Amino acid sequence: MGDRTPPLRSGSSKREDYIGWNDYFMATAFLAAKRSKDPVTQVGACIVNDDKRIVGIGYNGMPTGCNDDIFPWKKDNNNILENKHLYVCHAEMNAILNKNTSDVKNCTIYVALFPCNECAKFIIQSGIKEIIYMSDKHAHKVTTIASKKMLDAAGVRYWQYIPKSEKLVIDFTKINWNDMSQLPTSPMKNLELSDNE
Ligand SMILES: O=c1[nH]c(=O)n([C@H]2C[C@H](O)[C@@H](COP(=O)(O)O)O2)cc1CO
Ligand SMILES: [Zn+2]
Repeated sequence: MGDRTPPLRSGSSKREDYIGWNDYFMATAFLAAKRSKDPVTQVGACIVNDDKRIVGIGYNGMPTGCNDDIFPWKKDNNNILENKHLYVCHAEMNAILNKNTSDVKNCTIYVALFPCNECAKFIIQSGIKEIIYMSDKHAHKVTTIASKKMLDAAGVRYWQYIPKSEKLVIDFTKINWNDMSQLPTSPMKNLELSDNE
């Protein structure tokens, strides 16, 4: 019986170019990356639970209390102690530690870059079950190879995300446009009419 019931049709015409969930969460990770002070590589991560709720966001940065105007951002300094890699907290680690739920078990993490071996350990230990990443540009590095070795052993799924379009633009001024109200079929126009009736 249920199979023959025609799909419900609403009178409104829904906007069709809204972004999908994967674009939304990956874009959130990329937006977080914009907070990073790293002059070379900005990474963001966004953790999402089964209900499609964001439960953690992070980006790469110096640990709390370690002044990012004083700690080094260079990576080729002869003085080993003056290189950022010794200090920077990675985006994935920060996203996990920033969680706003008791745990992130069975969650999915959206990341700009494939997680390194240290982040893979955090991901595995926190119970995250899926990684959706944008770039695997360090695939040849031992840190990535070791990462995949651990993720495979632990049964954490990972796959590369191909976004629908290369760019997603946020225009803060758009909210002030009133094009919609000028369209004869726009919901705002309809609202005005029905208010007048
Ligand atoms: O998964 C990651 N997450 C993450 O936050 N990072 C950060 C650490 C550094 O601040 C920066 C990498 O620096 P660089 O590309 O200059 O080596 O990205 C790097 C990776 C990949 O190694
Ligand atoms: Zn890492």
